[in-house]
Parts: sequence; C-alpha cells; structure tokens
Amino acid sequence: MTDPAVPGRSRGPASDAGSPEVASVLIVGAGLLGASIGLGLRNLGVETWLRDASPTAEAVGEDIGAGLSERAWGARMAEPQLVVVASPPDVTVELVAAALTEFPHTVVTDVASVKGSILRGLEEAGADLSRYVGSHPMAGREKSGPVAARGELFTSMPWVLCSSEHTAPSTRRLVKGLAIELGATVTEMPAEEHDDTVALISHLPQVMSSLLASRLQDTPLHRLSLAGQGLRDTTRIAASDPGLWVQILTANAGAIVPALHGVREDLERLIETMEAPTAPGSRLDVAQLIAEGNAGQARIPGKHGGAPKAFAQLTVLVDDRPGTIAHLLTFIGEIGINLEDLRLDHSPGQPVGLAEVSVEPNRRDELVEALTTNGWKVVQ
Ligand SMILES: NC(=O)c1ccc[n+]([C@@H]2O[C@H](COP(=O)([O-])OP(=O)(O)OC[C@H]3O[C@@H](n4cnc5c(N)ncnc54)[C@H](O)[C@@H]3O)[C@@H](O)[C@H]2O)c1
Ligand SMILES: O=C(O)C(=O)C[C@]1(C(=O)O)C=C[C@@H](O)C=C1
Repeated sequence: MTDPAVPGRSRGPASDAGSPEVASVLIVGAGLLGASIGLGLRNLGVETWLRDASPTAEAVGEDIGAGLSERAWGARMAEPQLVVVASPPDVTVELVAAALTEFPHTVVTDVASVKGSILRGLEEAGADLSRYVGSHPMAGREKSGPVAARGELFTSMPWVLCSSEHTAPSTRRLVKGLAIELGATVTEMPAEEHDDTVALISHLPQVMSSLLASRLQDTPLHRLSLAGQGLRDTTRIAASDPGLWVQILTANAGAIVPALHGVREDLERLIETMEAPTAPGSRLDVAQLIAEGNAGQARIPGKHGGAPKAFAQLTVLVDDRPGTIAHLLTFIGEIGINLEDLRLDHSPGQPVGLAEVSVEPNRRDELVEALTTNGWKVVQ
C-alpha cells in the first residue's frame, strides 16, 4: 500500500549493527505513547498507520502527523512489518494476541509499563510468542492522549526490551531497531527483573508524589501560592492519569508492596524522632535520614544514562516578554558555553520569570561574568 502523506525525510545511519530499519508500522492505541512513536517514525519517513478504539484519538493522531488513521482512509495495512500496541495495560494482552493472529508474519511489541503480567497472559492465550517481544520506553509525561505527544519523547531515554525464551532473534532485533531509530538507549532484561526495577524507580515515585500532593487538597490557595520549586519538583507526576495508574499499580502490586514497607519503616522512625525532636540522638537521626536521601539521589544517573554528573546552576531573571528566553539562549550559545539543562519558573504575581541554567561547573563564573556585563540580572 502506498502512503500518500509520508514525509520523505532521509533516515540517519543504519540504526545498529544487526538491527534492520523499520519500514512500516501499525500503532494500536494512538494516545500519548502511540502518537509520540508515530511522530518519531513519520519524521524518519516510515509508513505509519494508527488504530484506536477512540475515533477522536485516531483522528487527532492523524491531524498532528503521527500516522494515517485506518478509519479516515477506510483502509489498513495488508501486512505491516511491525505492530506497536500502545494501549492501556489492561487491554494489552488481548490486543497483542489479536495482532499476532491478524498479521501472521508480523512482529508485535507493546509499550506497557508492566511486563510480567502481559507475558504470562500471552502464554496462557497460546499466542505465537516467537514474533512478540515486550518493551517499555522509560519516557513519558503526566499527560495523556495524542495532543500531548512529542516526536522527540524518546531521545536519549532508556527503552527496556524484555525478550522471553520464546522470542525469535529477528523479532528482538527489529524492536531494538525501532527503539534505536527513535533515539532511545536500549537495555535488555527479563520481564520479572524489569517489574522489580520499575517498582522502585517509577511506580514508587508515582505513589509518593500522589500521596504528597493529596495532602494539598484542603490547603487554602493563598498558602499554596507561596510554593517554590521544591513542591513543583516533587508533585509533577501527581497530575498523572488515575485510570492508567490503577492498572499499572495493580499489575505490579507484588513488587511495589516491599518498597512501600520500606517507606513505612522510615516514616515510622521519622515520626517517632520528630515527636521528641530535641531528645538525645533525635537530631542525628534526622540528619541521617536526609543524608541517606542525599546518597540515593546522587546515584541517579544523568540524562543520557551515564554516570551521575553535577552541573553548576545559576538563575537569571528574565522579563516575561516574547523572545527573551530565546535571546538568553542565543547569548549563551554565542559565547561558546554548552547549556546542559534549563528550567523556567515564574515569580508569583511578578512580570518576570526565572531561568535556571545548568552548565559545566568550570564555566559558571565565566558565564555569570558575561551575563552581568551584558545587562542580564543573575540572581543566584
Ligand atoms: N504515560 C506514560 O508516561 C507512559 C510511559 C511509558 C509507557 N506507557 C505505557 O504506554 C501505554 C499507553 O499509555 P499512554 O500514556 O499513551 O495512554 P493514553 O491514554 O494517552 O493512550 C492510550 C490509547 O489507547 C486507546 N485504547 C484503549 N483501549 C483500546 C483498544 N481496545 N483498542 C485500541 N485502542 C485502545 C485509548 O483510546 C487511548 O487513545 C500504557 O500501557 C502505559 O503503561 C506510558
Ligand atoms: O516523566 C513522567 O511523566 C513519567 O513518570 C514517566 C514514567 C517514569 O516513571 O519515568 C512513568 C511511567 C512509565 O511507565 C514510564 C515513564
């Protein structure tokens, strides 16, 4: 089938030694993940089709350029090279099994946040698992649906591949190629190890963020308006979709419960200590708890999955006018300093913003000097 709307952009170098280029993909579930994959693939010129239970999601997916809607075109691919199931976890088993049956020669993957329960479900369904490998891009947002999709969502982010004893080598290579073509860094591990890992590094953070944010429900707005970056940093993912997370947490409950017990132990210890904050040993206990947090936080690798790296930060006051941030970034680029990270914030009730800029520590003083000399206000 020819694709009238595939942009003709050229691909980069071959995705990986031994990983074939992905040529045609059907995405089942055109929400945040599905449409982000579609956008990334279409930018590479890959023929991409969308299928969604929701006609609106499918249509919006096509409108944003994530692929062609099966409904709109009244057609479907005769035999896609790859099907990516990007639906909610609770329908993933049935959709993967259905795709394996509908397309008897096609490789199928899914991107659900849990892997063990899906593999077990497919084994029970008697699906042809030589053409299936479960996968999980460790990239997402606290928003749902195709409108929130981003083609570059996976750039430099981890993407886990969970081959099973049934997975054919060619299946594994194709899905690995997909992740690499979308800019991700592939890590391979069995489904059980994946689920144990995400319980701590993804599911527990979601629960902690939700528990913290739920404390704010009755807080008067004038008090909340005083919140600084700390509260925002720790509650961003509390805005995530409850419908999706009830499925993820239920499916991985066995691995999450031990982590929750650990948190409960620490909390009980902290409460006891704080009830007698000046008693002998209490201050040391509190300091230890914060230091243990420092030690854990310092172990989180940097943005490219390498060793943790400390950048130096500085905060620049910027007028809340169009073009000011672009002007600041251009200035930093022009003096030859690499911007490692950027975070924007607003001063409540003020017509100014705060741009927190991260750079190599040995360039910080030079940057402060250059900015100040050129009229920028560096506040920290
Ligand atoms: N949100 C994240 O940050 C994130 C990150 C990595 C992986 N995931 C996983 O990706 C999957 C999709 O999550 P999302 O955030 O894109 O959700 P989403 O709600 O944005 O999209 C899911 C889409 O699947 C569609 N759908 C539901 N049932 C369907 C069916 N039977 N047939 C076809 N389409 C159906 C929905 O209409 C919706 O458009 C989930 O399994 C999730 O665990 C999510
Ligand atoms: O950044 C976010 O919004 C996310 O929470 C994304 C996140 C994560 O924990 O990293 C959440 C769940 C997914 O399964 C994968 C990625």
